[in-house]
Order: sequence, then structure tokens, then C-alpha cells
Amino acid sequence: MIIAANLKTNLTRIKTTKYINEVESFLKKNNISQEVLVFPATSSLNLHSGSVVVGAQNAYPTINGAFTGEIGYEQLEEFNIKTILIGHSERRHLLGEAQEKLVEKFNFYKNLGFKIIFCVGEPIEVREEGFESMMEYISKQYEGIDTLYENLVIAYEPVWAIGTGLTPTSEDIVAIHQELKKKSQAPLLYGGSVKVTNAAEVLALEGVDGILVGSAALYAEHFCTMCQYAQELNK
Ligand SMILES: O=C(CO)COP(=O)(O)O
Repeated sequence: MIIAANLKTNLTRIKTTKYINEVESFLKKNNISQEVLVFPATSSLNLHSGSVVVGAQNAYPTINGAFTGEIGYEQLEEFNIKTILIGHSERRHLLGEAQEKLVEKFNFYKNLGFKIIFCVGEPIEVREEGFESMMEYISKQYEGIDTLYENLVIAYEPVWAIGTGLTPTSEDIVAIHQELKKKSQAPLLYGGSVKVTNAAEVLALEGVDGILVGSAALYAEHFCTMCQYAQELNK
């Protein structure tokens, strides 16, 4: 399974290095063979060799160039980074990234062979319209994306569950993942208020191939425990 930490805008370079080394040591000490990804803040990106794969939370669809404030492939290549998050709800809804831009990023980094964690999920007002409306909304987030891309991972993160402590019921997660699997056979992660207290239950659900964790992942010990749960499930 894939266990991913999205550190968002948290931790300094020094704290991130300490965090990744702590996770790395835990994986080695406990012979954990899960796929563990850590997405640090851009300023904390660095070379890392070991079991933990470091990925970028975002990057501009360019090798390099005049894109003030952005980083491109040239800056990722320096740190041997070949994994990227695209379409996170905070980039869609807080930072206003439109589907067209996300598709451009997807195609650019796909052409470079990146592992792409493509995020989808509905806001609460869509959720409240019912299952059909919700699936229609999420389907639009797949438009333009090559769902057969061999290095694609999908992360379903209901917007209303991110950072709120709320999660869908287990039955809902299973039902939604079942629908999303019809759209792409790529590994499908669940994200949105996954904590050390519910991670084992979520990981055990049918159609869940891993988790994408935000705030709870900031506690390295908790994130390591989630990796342990995945190892014990050995799905
Ligand atoms: O956005 C998320 C992971 O990308 C989820 O965040 P939380 O785990 O804080 O709800």
C-alpha cells in the first residue's frame, strides 16, 4: 500500500530532514516494505536516498523559465524528485487552479515519467446534493487526465473532510472508491482527516490502496504507526 504524508506549509528544512530520517529509520528497523511518500514544503525539498520517496507538493509545467515564484523540472531534478501531487483541493479551491492548468501540469510531468498523485474530491455543498451529483462533480475532475497512465495514483479527498476531523462513513468510502475504480484502475488513496486512531480502519476498507495524510502526518511517530498498520494488513 501507499502511505503518503502531505506536510503542506509546515516544518523547516532542518525539521523536515529530521522528520524524514525518523521515518526512514522506523521503516528500516521494522522491515516495513510499504510505499511511503513524503511531500515536504517546497523550501524543504532535498536529495534523499532510502525507502522514503520525497515528492513535490506542486511545480510549474516547465523545465525552467520566467515564472516568478514557481519551481520547474530543473529544480526538482536537482534533488532527484520524480513524484508530484497535482490537483490538491487547496490548490483548486484556495489557490484557484483550474482543471485546464491541472491537465497541463499532469501532461507535462507525465511526459517526464513522474509518479503523479492526482487529487479529486467534492465540497460539502456538492456532497449534500446526493451521490449522483457528487460523482458527476468528481468525474469532471478526471477530464483531460490519462487514467491509463502507468505511473498514476488517484487520491480521493472529500474537501469537507480535509483538516476538519470529519470523515465519510466506512460504507461511503467503499462505495465512492468502488465508483472511482471504474474510472481508473490506478491505485486509489483516501485522504481527509486520517488519524492514527482511524487509519487502520480506513486502510482495511475494500478499494482503499493507501492513505494521503495531512495534519496527523506532522507527528512522525503517528505517521510511522500508520505505515506499521499498512504493513500488518499486508493488503
Ligand atoms: O489534505 C490532506 C492530505 O493531502 C488531508 O489533510 P488532513 O489529514 O489534515 O485532513
